[in-house]
Amino acid sequence: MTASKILLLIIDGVGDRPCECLGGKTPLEAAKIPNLDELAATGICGIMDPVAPGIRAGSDTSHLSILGYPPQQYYTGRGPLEAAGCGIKMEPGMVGFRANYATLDDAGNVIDRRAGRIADTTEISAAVRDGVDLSKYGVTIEFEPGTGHRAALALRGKGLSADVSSNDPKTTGIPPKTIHPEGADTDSARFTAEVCNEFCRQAENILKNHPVNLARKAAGENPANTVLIRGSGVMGAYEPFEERHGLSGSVIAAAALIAGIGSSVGLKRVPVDPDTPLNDQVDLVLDEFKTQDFVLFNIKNADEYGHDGKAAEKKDFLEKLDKELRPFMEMPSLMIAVCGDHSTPCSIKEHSADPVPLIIRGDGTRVDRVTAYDEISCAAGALCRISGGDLMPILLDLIDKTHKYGA
Ligand SMILES: O=C(O)[C@H](O)COP(=O)(O)O
Ligand SMILES: [Mg+2]
Repeated sequence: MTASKILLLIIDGVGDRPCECLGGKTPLEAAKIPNLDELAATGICGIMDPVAPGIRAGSDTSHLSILGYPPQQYYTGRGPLEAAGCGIKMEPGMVGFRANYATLDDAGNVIDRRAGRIADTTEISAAVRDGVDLSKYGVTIEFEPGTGHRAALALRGKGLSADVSSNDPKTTGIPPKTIHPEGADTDSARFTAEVCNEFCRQAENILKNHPVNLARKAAGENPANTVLIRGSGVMGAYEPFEERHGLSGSVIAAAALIAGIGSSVGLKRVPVDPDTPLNDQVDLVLDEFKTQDFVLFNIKNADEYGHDGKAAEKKDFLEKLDKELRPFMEMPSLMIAVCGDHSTPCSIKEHSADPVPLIIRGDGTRVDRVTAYDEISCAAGALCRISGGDLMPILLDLIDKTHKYGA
């Protein structure tokens, strides 16, 4: 029998490097993950460079690559994808940005790029959206909260350009940067940079004494008193997933960026948020398979623990996730691919180019000798080392959806 449906389970940031606090093991190596190990033992394993060897992929470029849209050809910036994921309709001419709520100290230095991983920014996002006035530039904004400290900004108006830099210093202890033209020093880039700087200035004023932030300070939490924006871009043009691969599909992802990528390539978006229990998310995936051929299921938490340098928590989360995977393993006709979109080693708190471990398991796949799901075990698997762009063709072949090359 051949499987007819594909589950692409992306454990965001799953790959890691040896962690001191785990006795030199990676979180995956240290974790007790019997279900993932069983998938490895009954499937074919390998390692994958999400984009290419040595490339530190972002979640945006890696997901595009894995879904079969080479980022070198399709990527127009993170902003429009994040905006789409936050529910903003990116029309032609609009420029989108990923935004972070962050914390400034009294001297104006960024002390926390994630404002204490603030959980709910609905109220302060409404205050920014309603309070910022860019009418003197003929520009209006859309500004929507994402999950946690994340939000998205989109500018609408004449003469805007995506050729602008970011104010995110990407580190702490220094002030936000001034946004300037980047890529092309045109009138529209200069104009857009000025608009962006004004947006950030006004947003900061609105946030400074906002009751939500006063309450956070009183509770000893980092206030969300500034907005950092990055990833400027206009929405790209994506051939619909179903036309490209011949599969109907859905995306289930609590991270707005991933939901935005999925919906931008034409996958049906099933809303979930970080508080949706994992077993409910699994049920939603199973429901989708009643009508869809393909589900992209992204689980974000491991990546956040990587960014925060919390190796023990990353390991614990992997164990928690593992417990929920049984229903997929028992579903007939399902081709399961498990991988990460990139590695987020706890030791560097950032993405690295280390390849991610990959399992493909379903009826008819070859079975290699790997019996554990981790970075090193999978490297000995029969899939060897592939690129993200190879994954969809391999999966389509395994469910008999490819055509012979040649006569
Ligand atoms: O979690 C995310 O959205 C990104 O992968 C990391 O972004 P941050 O460093 O701005 O939190
Ligand atoms: Mg990621």
